[in-house]
Amino acid sequence: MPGMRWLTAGESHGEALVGVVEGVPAGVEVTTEDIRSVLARRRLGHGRGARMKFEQDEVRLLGGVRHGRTMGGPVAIEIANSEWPKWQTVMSADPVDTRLLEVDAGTGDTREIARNKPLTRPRPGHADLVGMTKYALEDARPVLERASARETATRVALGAVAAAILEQVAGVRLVSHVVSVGEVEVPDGAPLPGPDDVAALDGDPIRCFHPETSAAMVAEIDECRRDGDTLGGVVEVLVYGLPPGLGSFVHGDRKLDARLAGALMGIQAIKGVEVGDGFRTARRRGSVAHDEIVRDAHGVRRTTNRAGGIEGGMSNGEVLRVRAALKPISTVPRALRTIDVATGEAATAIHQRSDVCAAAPAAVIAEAMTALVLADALLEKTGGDSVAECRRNLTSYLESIPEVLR
Ligand SMILES: Cc1cc2nc3c(=O)[nH]c(=O)nc-3n(C[C@H](O)[C@H](O)[C@H](O)COP(=O)(O)O)c2cc1C
Ligand SMILES: C=C(O[C@@H]1CC(C(=O)O)=C[C@@H](OP(=O)(O)O)[C@H]1O)C(=O)O
Repeated sequence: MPGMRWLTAGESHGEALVGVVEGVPAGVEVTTEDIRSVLARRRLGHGRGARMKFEQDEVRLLGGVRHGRTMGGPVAIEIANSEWPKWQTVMSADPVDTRLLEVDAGTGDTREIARNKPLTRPRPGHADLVGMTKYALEDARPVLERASARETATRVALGAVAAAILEQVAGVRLVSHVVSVGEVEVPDGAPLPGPDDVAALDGDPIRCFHPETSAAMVAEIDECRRDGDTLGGVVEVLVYGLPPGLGSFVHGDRKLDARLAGALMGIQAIKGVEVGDGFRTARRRGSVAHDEIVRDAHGVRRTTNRAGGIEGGMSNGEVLRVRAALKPISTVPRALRTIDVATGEAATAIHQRSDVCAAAPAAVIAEAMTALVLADALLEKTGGDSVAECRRNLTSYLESIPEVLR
């Protein structure tokens, strides 16, 4: 079986989320602590809602790893939802006595009534209305529980396994950052961050390498929050050390850019993906749109990297550069117009605890999705049931490239 595949399950307020990644070679070093640290990065970001203040993302490696190394079988990861005790009756998998939902017998607390009330005023921009239509539901709860970006915690955990494969087989490293929030953008021509610069992001509230822009982004989010509004942004993922020839030109669904676009578009609220200079390239003439090929003391290289490291659906050995555009959060405090589907009357959309801007976590999620796609493509190229075998195959491929092409 070539490559890898992955799946997630679980709801935003269920007991836990579960992710499985299959096709992982034996011998990949990965620990619970590695996964914990990427999840901690995903929780950060100025503009996150109240949940991220207490969410612990408690991780358990349930299968596929022994003594810190993968064994060749599927890797299964569980992430517990910290609030589960509060949601236990509302989200119980088994039928419950609904009278229990009316009043908390111990405390007399009635909060569970609110939580269990059918949500009938769908939010424009969220999955609520069309999800209720499609799945024949009178309540938006089952829709939002799975549509929620809470699920991306699992993808980030699986992405940590993929990043370990990339680094341990091929020395590939990834960097993700926020390049705009609303209209506040990192200036054109700002140097691209490298993998060793990531430490500089520690403590940055936005995951932006440009301190002045980061401060302006924070101010923009604060102003937006005061206005009862929400914001989107653009995130970028850079990949260093990718060998040439991952992906293929032979068929649309084998193209690396197509696979990345699909994976990034699959993240909640992502509405655009750009590879390299993307949309800007469409405005240029060919003579200044492509990357000329030269051979010098460093070997064969491109003089520029407008293509963002992919030509003909294959990695070309340059730095891979992809961007994803995140729409503003659709739970807008200054509630938008909708209808109450219980009555058909005009109403304002449900408002509940929510993020104001999710650009910083979106960068971490985009990095994880990029890692999953690239690890899949790397394993396709290098085959191998163990890290050592993949490395041997990669070395043999790279050594077989004629001198004149290197
Ligand atoms: C990290 C992250 C956090 C998000 N947080 C929220 C949120 O708090 N409230 C909300 O309404 N949407 C949030 N979203 C976006 C919704 O999940 C998304 O808009 C919804 O599932 C509909 O899917 P679509 O936007 O892809 O069409 C978030 C998205 C991401 C990536
Ligand atoms: C829980 C996460 O993000 C959530 C994504 C989300 C949505 O609608 O997508 C809605 C909010 O959920 P809640 O109503 O429970 O606060 C966010 O907090 C997370 O990223 O871990």
